[in-house]
Amino acid sequence: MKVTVTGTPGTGKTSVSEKLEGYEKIHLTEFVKEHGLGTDGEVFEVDTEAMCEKLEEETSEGDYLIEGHLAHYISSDICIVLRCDPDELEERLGERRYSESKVRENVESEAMDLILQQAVQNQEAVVEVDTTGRTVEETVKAIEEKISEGKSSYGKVDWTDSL
Ligand SMILES: Nc1ncnc2c1ncn2[C@@H]1O[C@H](COP(=O)(O)OP(=O)(O)O)[C@@H](O)[C@H]1O
Repeated sequence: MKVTVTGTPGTGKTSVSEKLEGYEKIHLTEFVKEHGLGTDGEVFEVDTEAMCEKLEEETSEGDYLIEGHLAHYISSDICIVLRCDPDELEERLGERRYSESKVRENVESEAMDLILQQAVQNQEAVVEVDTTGRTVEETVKAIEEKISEGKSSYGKVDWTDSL
């Protein structure tokens, strides 16, 4: 079983993945750096094709959870897309050492469902989980329920009012 957990930065991928049990975990940024699959410049650029190939190789057997904002490009049995209301996301990202423009870019991308759209194009089963106003534990529980249902569910979240 291969589960991917994706979402805009700050939606909670790392926090919830730490608490999901029963999987070998792969943190994509670490994986990419470890295997030299990215280039450092003004922005860190990932060779997505090479990343997917390497991961297919390394996760062909066993139960894996792959977490990162590019995780939806890796074929999986189920892809979890974490969502967060743009206002709450802005607060979460405000606590990081991000520039104002980086915060704005991520908040807008969340409001436009960008990652959800990419996930739907690349994955068979996509599940959207709203983290807004929930604790990490509540989110983990919601994800576990969705994984056991094993079918796609998305489209309820609508942040277009904040655009
Ligand atoms: N329901 C929730 N699910 C996940 N994270 C949450 C939730 N509510 C608040 N948070 C907080 O939001 C932040 C998300 O950070 P992180 O897990 O690093 O996100 P990402 O890996 O998506 O960039 C953490 O500080 C986490 O405690």
